[in-house]
Amino acid sequence: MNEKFQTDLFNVTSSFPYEIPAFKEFSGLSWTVASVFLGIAYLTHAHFYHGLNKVPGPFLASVTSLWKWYIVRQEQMPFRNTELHEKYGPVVRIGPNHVSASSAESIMVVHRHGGKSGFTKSGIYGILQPRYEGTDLHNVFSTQDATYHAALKRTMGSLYTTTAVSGLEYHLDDCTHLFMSKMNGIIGSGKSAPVDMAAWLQYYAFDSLGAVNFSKMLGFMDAGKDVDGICHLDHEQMMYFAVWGQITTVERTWAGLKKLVTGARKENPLFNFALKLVQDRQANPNNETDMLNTFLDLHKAAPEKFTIRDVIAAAYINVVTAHDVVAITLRAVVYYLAKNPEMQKKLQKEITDAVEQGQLSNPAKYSEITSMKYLLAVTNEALRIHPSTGLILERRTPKGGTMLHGKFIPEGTIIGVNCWVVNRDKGIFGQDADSFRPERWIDSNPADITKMRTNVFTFGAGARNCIGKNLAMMQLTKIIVELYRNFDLTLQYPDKEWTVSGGWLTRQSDMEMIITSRG
Ligand code: HEM
Repeated sequence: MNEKFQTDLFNVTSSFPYEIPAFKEFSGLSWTVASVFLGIAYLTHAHFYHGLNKVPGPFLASVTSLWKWYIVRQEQMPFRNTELHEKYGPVVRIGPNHVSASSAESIMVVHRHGGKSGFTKSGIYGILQPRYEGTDLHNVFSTQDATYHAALKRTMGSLYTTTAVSGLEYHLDDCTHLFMSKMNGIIGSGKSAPVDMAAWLQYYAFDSLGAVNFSKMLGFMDAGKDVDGICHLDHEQMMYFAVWGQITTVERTWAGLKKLVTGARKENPLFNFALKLVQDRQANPNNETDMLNTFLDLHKAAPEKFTIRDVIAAAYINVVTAHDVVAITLRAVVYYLAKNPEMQKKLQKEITDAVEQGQLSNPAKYSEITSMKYLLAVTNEALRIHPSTGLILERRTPKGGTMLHGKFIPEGTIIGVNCWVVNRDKGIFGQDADSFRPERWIDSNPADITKMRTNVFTFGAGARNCIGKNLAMMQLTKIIVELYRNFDLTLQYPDKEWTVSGGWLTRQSDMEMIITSRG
């Protein structure tokens, strides 16, 4: 090393940062010119020379992740993402290294066969990973490690089959019973009353997940309110996940700095909530039939294969991934049936006919309702038109990259399909894909129905699809039958549109309703 330079270098600490000799000559103007030059060089490289330069999309998105950070912060991503695909086609660049893909081919390449070809979940999922006893608590939902995920799914998969979840059905009957009596309580001695249905469906979803997982309703319906502000805290956490997940490097740096300065670790209220339920059970074991006991049984049978950390993680993820999405789907059902009263009547007729023919117990058994065509069509259509996630389900392209719609997507690109966009694809769901029309699931020709079933993306697809789908379908359809057997539901302000939040979750609000007893 040159002696003069060496001396200058060692002198740096005493005069840092303003008097580094090599930089002393730089005037303010020179710094400005250098910065502008570097800025232009970066923008040119990001937009024109990056491996994604052939993928169309907004200019700003191609040069900075702040574009999508801003859109998600405005809770507008599902809608903006749809417009972008209408403008640019099935593959759109939504970040310097991010691609939104939307088509049957995209589902197949990235998600259905993606696991086998080496696509893995991206870093965004790490934000939802809580810390437990000093380390990240990996779990089936958020892990980016395909081998660990496959092993977990082999161990846990049998707990989520239709047969396995049918053993939990009686918990749902208890919850439905409580929900109905609360609705009757709200109606009181009259025939009808206004009800905050958006909130009540969330209480039902939360309590029913508490019941199937922990044999314990969590007190939401009982109190008729958000117990300990959990729903609110969870909403904040999911928005944090959605917004800061758009700039994961900044999030990681910020969380790291915060920990360094304050010593505080990332708080996760829903995790603390689930952890306490698991610890209570460990302290007071019981023989209830619920998911937690089946997780504990798995642990007892093979403690190394399914550790106590896996038990805690599974219980946490069952609540965190599920309560909101169930509530969102139920809200979609009641909103669209209120907007389309003739469809509500059609569903009620199917229920009444089944009752008259002695085919429906009270409360209805799941085995009795799986053949109710219109009920299933309404549920599938609500799941299609209002999927509960509004961002792309992010995956990282494998070594060697991939071809999609004739475009090369380099390795390491973050790519995924957004349920909200693909579920409205006219090529898959027909020209009226933007309308709520349950009949499409019954009267379309069989080939089209198969195409719709294969590509409706609400539960994801492939190795990382929703493990809780069977439980979710039982939860949804059982309460829908009882709701419409007992009540008519109308919108208090029929001309008013609801508000949909477009973050990771597509939560709805502003849906004041009138509930009327049919008795
Ligand atoms: C309407 C109801 C539901 C919807 C729409 C839904 C949707 C989804 C979606 C889209 C994914 C994939 C996420 C991704 O790729 O990032 C997923 C995964 C998952 N869901 Fe659900 N879900 C529902 C209900 C449930 C229920 C009731 C449970 C369990 C109690 C559950 C547990 C899980 C788990 C554990 C995963 C991760 C699976 C894996 O990666 O192997 N979900 N869900």
